Amino acid sequence: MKIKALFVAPYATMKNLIEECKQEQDVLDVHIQIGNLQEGAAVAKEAERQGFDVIISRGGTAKIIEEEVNIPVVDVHVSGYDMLRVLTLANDFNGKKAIVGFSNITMGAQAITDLLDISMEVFTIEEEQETVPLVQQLKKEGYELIMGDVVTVNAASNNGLNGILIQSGKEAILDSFQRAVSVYKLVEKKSLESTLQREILKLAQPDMLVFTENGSVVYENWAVFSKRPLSDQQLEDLRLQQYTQNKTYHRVMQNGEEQIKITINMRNIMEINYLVCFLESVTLNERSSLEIEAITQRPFLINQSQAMAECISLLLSAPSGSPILLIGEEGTGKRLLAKYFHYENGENRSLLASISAADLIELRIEDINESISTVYVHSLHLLEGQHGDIFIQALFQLKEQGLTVIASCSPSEQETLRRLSYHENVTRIRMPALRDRKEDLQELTTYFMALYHQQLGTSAVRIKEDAIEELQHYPWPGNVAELKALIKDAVLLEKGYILEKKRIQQLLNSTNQIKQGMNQVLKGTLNEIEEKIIRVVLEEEDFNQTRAAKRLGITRATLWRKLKS
Ligand SMILES: Nc1ncnc2c1ncn2[C@@H]1O[C@H](COP(=O)(O)OP(=O)(O)OP(=O)(O)O)[C@@H](O)[C@H]1O
Repeated sequence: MKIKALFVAPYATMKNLIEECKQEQDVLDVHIQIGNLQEGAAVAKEAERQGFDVIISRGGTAKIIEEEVNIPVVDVHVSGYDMLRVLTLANDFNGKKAIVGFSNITMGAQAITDLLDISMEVFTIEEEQETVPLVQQLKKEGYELIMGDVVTVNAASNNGLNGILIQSGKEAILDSFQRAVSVYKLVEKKSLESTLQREILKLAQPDMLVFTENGSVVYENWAVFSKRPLSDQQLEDLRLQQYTQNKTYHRVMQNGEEQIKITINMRNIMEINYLVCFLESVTLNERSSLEIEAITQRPFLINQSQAMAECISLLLSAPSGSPILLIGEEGTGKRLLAKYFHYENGENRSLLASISAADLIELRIEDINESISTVYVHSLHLLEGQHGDIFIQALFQLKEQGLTVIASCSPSEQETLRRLSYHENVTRIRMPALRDRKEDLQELTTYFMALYHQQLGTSAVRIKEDAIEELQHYPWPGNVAELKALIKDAVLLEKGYILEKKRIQQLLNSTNQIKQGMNQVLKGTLNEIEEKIIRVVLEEEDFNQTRAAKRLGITRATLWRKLKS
């Protein structure tokens, strides 16, 4: 099939020559229309609508067309032959003569007049509007003959001067045909490539989104997701993070109940930075407690006390080849320390996965994909005794995969912990209880007050000295987690700016009452206590077994078994 080309001739006499050249080739199906500047552009736009492949035109007209259409435009060059022809014509004319035009005409003209020692001035214009004033000026200076493009020649004749149009010869037109063919082939190749890429994308069905650094979405494709699963705010949060080219970043965002993993690459294309994001739902096996998160900022960890500072320095110098075991009472900050380590370990581009020990032994290794670099294992106390060996094996298997493995447990834990405690390839770090590092208490308290002031808009911003003393005297069996919860309750109740001793006493008293209530719950055999706890959690979770199992750190099957027995 021939390439459909429209030749927009800026002057009528060009038509015959184009017709002649047309016969000398058989690749292009050339149509011809006459039209100068805007008129030519209108003709070209219509041709684009009709499905023409390429436009050929000359000088200013070609330039305007190029701005108006989205198909290739070829400019007919003014050749040396064209110049020689017009200069030969003008040579016998005795009056003052000048060549006026854009640089595409005047550059060659100057070279020829210099070489052949022809006395003729050459004037270059940059804008079409400069033509008329220049021609009028030249008239005043006594010029009689002006050579140039259609616009120049029209301006000359309107001002009573002679004008000679620099016409394109056969060789220039044939050359433009050749260029039209090559430019069309190139464009065809490129468009084939992009069609292919689009088709491959359709086949691969990625859920993806591309947006520029300033936030405008330039491409999105949804296959598994029915529509964009991120809110404008989430997109903005993604945009505001720091990215470096050629590095892959993993982030996690929440879409209702669903967790979405986002893999981000920054690409610089034609000086613009694009963020290419692939999205994946990570609602894994419903029963698994695996949760993933990105730690993009260093977690705030208070470590005034020597005991806590030692813990951190031990952790940061832990040999990289072995799993880490954080031993500490509940709420001492084991999970927070794991996040801190993940971040400090330079892994802020990848994800941290948390999983209960019971689920770890059932985990398929594919669920730990390349975006995860740290695995935090908790709830060792819920691991059934006979699974101890498999658990330790699973822990080392993760380590062999090159992951950072951090397990956490309380000092009172049984068999598995005992075995891990003596394992020679495990780095053990003992987290101090809050009652053993009271130096941190004041700072923790003010930090939590500031946190809730910011998060919940609570008004208390200072705590009285004697109120702090009250806190110092309490033994904190629930450690930092308990302190955090107490401060939250206190600032929610307090309408003034200061937390007084009275408020703290009131809350500590009610904590003691709850404990007495708990003692009631704890009466009976182990099975009876377990049953009471399961009932309470089930009620709190509206009898949703999946959520209850997750909270209890057991599988749904185990929960079901326990309810039946
Ligand atoms: N040193 C600390 N500085 C600031 N916040 C802390 C610190 N330690 C703990 N916290 C906060 O206290 C809460 C409890 O900490 P975390 O969940 O890390 O404890 P944990 O030992 O993992 O608890 P559990 O054993 O019950 O799972 C969290 O909200 C955590 O951010």
